[in-house]
Amino acid sequence: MTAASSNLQLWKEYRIPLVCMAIGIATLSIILSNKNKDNNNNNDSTGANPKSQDSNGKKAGNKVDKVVQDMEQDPAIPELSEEAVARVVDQATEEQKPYQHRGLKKEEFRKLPKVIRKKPKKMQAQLDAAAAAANLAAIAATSEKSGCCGGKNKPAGDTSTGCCGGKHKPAAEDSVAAVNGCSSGSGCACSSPSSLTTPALTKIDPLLLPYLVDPIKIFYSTITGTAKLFATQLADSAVSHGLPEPKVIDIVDYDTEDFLSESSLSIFILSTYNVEGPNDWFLKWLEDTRFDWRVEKGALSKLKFSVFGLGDSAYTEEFCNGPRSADKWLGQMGAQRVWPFGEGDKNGDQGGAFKQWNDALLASLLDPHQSHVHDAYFSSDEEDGASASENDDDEELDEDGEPVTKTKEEKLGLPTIDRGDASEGEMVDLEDMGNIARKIKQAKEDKALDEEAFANEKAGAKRSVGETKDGKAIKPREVREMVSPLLYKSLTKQGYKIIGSHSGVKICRWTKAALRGRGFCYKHSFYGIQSHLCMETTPSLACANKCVFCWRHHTNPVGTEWRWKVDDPEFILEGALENHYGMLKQLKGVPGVRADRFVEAGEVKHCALSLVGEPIFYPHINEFVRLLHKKRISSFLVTNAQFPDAIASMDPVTQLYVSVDASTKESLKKIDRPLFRDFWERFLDSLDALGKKGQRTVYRLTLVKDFNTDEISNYVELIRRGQPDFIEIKGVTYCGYGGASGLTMANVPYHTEVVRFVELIQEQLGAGYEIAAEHAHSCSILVASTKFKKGDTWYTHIDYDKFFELVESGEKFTSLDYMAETPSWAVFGAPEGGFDPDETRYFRKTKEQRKADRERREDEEDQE
Ligand SMILES: Cc1cc2nc3c(=O)[nH]c(=O)nc-3n(C[C@H](O)[C@H](O)[C@H](O)COP(=O)(O)O)c2cc1C
Ligand code: SF4
Repeated sequence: MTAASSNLQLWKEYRIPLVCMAIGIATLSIILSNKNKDNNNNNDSTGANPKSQDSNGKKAGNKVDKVVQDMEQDPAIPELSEEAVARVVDQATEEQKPYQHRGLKKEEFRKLPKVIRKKPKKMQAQLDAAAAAANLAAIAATSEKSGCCGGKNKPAGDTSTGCCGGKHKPAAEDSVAAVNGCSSGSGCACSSPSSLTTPALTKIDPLLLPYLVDPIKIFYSTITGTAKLFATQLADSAVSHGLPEPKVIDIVDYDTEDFLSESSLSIFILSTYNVEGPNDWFLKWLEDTRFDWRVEKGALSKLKFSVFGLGDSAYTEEFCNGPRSADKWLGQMGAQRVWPFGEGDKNGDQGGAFKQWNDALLASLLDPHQSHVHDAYFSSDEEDGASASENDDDEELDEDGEPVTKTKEEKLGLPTIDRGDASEGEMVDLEDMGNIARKIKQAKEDKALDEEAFANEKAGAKRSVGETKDGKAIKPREVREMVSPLLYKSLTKQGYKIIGSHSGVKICRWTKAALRGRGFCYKHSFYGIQSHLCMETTPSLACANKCVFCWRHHTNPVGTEWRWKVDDPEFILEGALENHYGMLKQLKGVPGVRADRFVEAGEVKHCALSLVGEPIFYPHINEFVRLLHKKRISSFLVTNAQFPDAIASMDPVTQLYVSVDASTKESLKKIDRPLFRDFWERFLDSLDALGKKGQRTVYRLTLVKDFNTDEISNYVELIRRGQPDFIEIKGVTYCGYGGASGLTMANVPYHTEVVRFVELIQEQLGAGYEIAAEHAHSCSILVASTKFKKGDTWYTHIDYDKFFELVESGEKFTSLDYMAETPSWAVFGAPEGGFDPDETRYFRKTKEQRKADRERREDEEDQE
């Protein structure tokens, strides 16, 4: 054990309030200074610090005496000058604001756990004392390292330990002298007061403060010893990361009631037993307390925790069930999860899984950019006991299955007013009224200009651009930012993170589901994408359509040409990744998040350019996609088929989509409500452009019952025209439309209706296309060109590494060059319905479905 850690250990054992500590240190200063005087006749120090004399010994308790005695007897503790001691005492007693005192910036201070922030007085005393102790240790360590002579003069000429024997070094040797522990040119480091600047007072890493005050506790439960071994390994690695030594405790030795007042970070390493075992008492207590109505909600809110379960997957359903319940109940009682639940399988690499979890946990604790506890995910129990984040069945989902924020009007089934940038259904502040008026005026001007541009285009060279029909000059427009403050407010309220002036990123529901092991989106079944590795973003929040099923409530800006400021592609990508990772970090404490998935999610592998708006609208879309590929992030770009030239000039993307929302001019107008007057021509040209691309192309059909489900033969014609590799067909998702769109639940087709529609399309298409895969969970079906079928095996998945190789080669390539085999569970008709059997199926029901189920049950009961 080093001198530093032995001192720290002493401190931990004898920590006492500030007053005692100050007195104790004062006592120590006098004893040590006397000792210095005895030992060093040449000592030129100038007497004891009055502050330390003040408190000399009178109030020192037994514990302090014991510390002093121990320190005197410990040969590892160096002798300290009075000034060093005085400085420690000064530091410990100085009056400062809490956060300044701890060497923290205000924002860092705010990130500290509440226990530190809430009790500044008590904590300050303890922290000051901790700082003093750490200083002693630091000074000891520095002295030891520098080979100093401990206040005794060396015989002249003895430089073996690097000490100068009290004599000044020659100037030329100053730098060497300093390195060797001698003050530069001023004599021996230990005998000169000025030399005390060398062992500067240690600033304790603020992240370690909570653990200095309240060391980590590691609870384990074991029969055959593995959990205990892991607990010790964790304790050792915590120490090696500079944390104070955690307490390792057998769970059977701990009084469970004490958890109610426990405030330390408690790590649980628990083994699973389906027989009587060491966990029983703890789990029973947790369960009883959790469901005891007399126990207040949030009873464990002081506790910070993380659980690692040991089990054996041979026990199938019962694999790690005890530890998992512990994790759930702790969270439900308000304890703050600092790192997701981890598990190690005896049947697999249990040690490896533990090491990974252990390292990630420590890295997270020591990450200065993270608050250890995420207030947003304190498990606030709902009435039924599930935490808020666990109880989200009521959410309505967007087209990607993402929860949708409904406006007040929509919730009440009232029509909404399209106020442009203003968030619909919201009360408008009087102050904002001026903005809205300006916005309306601006929109009118923009519309006039759009019409003008269209007229110009039609008129060809007859009129010059910048001139009206009457030959008047058009006032040049000021270049504006796409996202106005009002729009920003609206989008951020819906969970978007806005990057720069026209891009956005959001975490989709499937990413959250994947982190919790509850399945992936349809792209996993069809193309092998794991949702927790996927980032959903758009470099253009603006679009040229106002689709009826657009779940963004038409708050996004619209336009037929780019007329906003343009942000740099590097800036957008870095911003998107940073915000994506930031949002992921917020999910760390969500109940059920799997540690392995959480770690994997730290590296985005896929990018869905489909969030909102029209990504291909962004003038530097090609550069953006190239940047993605350089980072080996695949690109799935969805366009709404209004910019055929942009499609034609698009560099290879991993998969290029066109939304085919309708198959006739009339219904496209009704559904997409396009801004372009020549929208139909643009749409057809887009399909033609798509047909000429070499890489994977997809039509995305969204079926809206009574709007576009009857147009089978027209769809077939469009498919023949663009010859896409794949056709994704899904039923529209109910998003509480109402208002402008007039859509209701009656417009949402059932899965069977979608299947029937697809079968009809396939029949009419004849040879060349077949139904390949499905994801029944999200009512999605994939029709694929038979080019992707070899014998009876489908190859709709993607070999991503191969794709990047092809892009890097710069050679021409086609969609057939990077295909991969579709797993059997994803193939259409498989009993799994496209749900990965390794995931846990979680049935999410809308209120309507639940009501329908209830009514059906009641009917059945009536019939009985
Ligand atoms: C009698 C017995 C019962 C077990 N029951 C389960 C179980 O229900 N679920 C499970 O996942 N693992 C079960 N296991 C596996 C243990 O949890 C696993 O081997 C663990 O690594 C043991 O940890 P330990 O060495 O700390 O006791 C059982 C093991 C034994 C010996
Ligand atoms: S593709 Fe990506 S963004 Fe879209 S639903 Fe799947 S995981 Fe979410």
